[in-house]
Amino acid sequence: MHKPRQQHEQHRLVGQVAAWCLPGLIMAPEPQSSSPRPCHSYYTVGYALLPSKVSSVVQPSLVALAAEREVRLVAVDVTRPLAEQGPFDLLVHKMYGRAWRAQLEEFSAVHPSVPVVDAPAAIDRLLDRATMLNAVSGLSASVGVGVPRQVVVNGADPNDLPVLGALRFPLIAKPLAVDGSAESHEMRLVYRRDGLRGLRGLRAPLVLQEFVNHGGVLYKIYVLGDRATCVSRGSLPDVPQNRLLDVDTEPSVPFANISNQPLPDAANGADMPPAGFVDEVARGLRRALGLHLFNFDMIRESEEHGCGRYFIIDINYFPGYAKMPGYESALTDFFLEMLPATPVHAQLGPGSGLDIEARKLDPGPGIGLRKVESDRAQA
Ligand SMILES: Nc1ncnc2c1ncn2[C@@H]1O[C@H](COP(=O)(O)OP(=O)(O)OP(=O)(O)O)[C@@H](O)[C@H]1O
Ligand SMILES: O=P(O)(O)O[C@H]1[C@H](OP(=O)(O)O)[C@@H](OP(=O)(O)O)[C@@H](O)[C@@H](O)[C@@H]1OP(=O)(O)O
Repeated sequence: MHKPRQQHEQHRLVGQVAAWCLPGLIMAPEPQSSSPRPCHSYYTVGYALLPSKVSSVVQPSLVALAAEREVRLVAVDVTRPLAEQGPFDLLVHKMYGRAWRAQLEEFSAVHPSVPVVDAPAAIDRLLDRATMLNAVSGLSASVGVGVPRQVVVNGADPNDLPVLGALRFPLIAKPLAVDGSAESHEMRLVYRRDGLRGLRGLRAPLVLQEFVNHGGVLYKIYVLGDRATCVSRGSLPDVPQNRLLDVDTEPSVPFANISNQPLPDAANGADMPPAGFVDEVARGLRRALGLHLFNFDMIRESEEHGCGRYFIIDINYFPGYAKMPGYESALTDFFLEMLPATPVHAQLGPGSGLDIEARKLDPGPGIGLRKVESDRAQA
């Protein structure tokens, strides 16, 4: 129902951004630079994002800062063939579905020198809660971080009980698939076995994951290439042992989208994880996943219930970077690091910036999707 309006808004944004470089058109939003640079020195970063992500991340402050540093951000029109748009010096994306993947493959075949961040196959691993945490297992021995025990179940009824194996209550039931839908964030905290009956309302298949008491504090680490920024957030409170035995209380309770809660007052003095540790985990995950743009949620087991181990419970592709302090300069730095030495249109000579046909002749070195995939394989 809302789609036509959203598409209209997206097209309007394309128009606004592109307008900066066209003489005689109103320039909006106004870049903050005191010395406007000539149009030909701009790099173009194409972004393919859902409208909600565009409005949260592609804010005027980001657009203006990037423009000051000669990077213009242009929305990809996903309803039109990608190969007919541009020219782009770099593409970033968070879109779901096969049609989009096919578009990217076709684009990279024609423009192998344009980096695409990130490779779809690498992103796919984060769209399944069973595979998303596999990368952590490779880290745990050296870095000292683990994942809670979990199993995948196809339905949630008492017949599934054998698959629970050695899992200990409380458990969190999470939909296996992460596809950007509201349902993929609907969860249930299950205190005891009879609570499993209440899971039929969730979208199967599910992951049943051990709940780890962690003092109600969650660390969200935003990764942008080689940079990692850790922030703390409120989380689910600890579950006391007597709650698990109290048959007069609900056997399970639903919750959703709680990872953006402010920190509870009691947790305000909570220690942040050491910066060196955060960097090491982020670097290890970035290599293991072959991704540049993601965040991960980490908790620290409460000492009264365990021995203070760190656990990673969730990894998200292209998160809401605007919630990270200083995201505008971090994102712009990242774009500049990923961009090739010369803008594509400058490689083709003056006046060729909008000439799509000419650009198809661009013989640049192969660092598109294949480069990102091969970085991943080497990592
Ligand atoms: N194993 C766990 N132990 C303790 N708390 C957990 C565990 N798993 C999840 N939580 C709590 O539930 C919240 C939501 O879980 P999770 O991050 O897996 O869901 P999500 O919908 O993918 O979140 P996001 O909105 O960050 O994408 C977490 O932020 C945390 O507060
Ligand atoms: O909504 P925001 O922009 O804040 O970003 C959230 C993002 O939503 P969107 O990509 O659909 O917009 C979520 O993605 P899906 O799992 O639903 O695909 C997931 O990555 C959250 O962890 C992000 O919140 P953050 O972790 O940064 O707090």
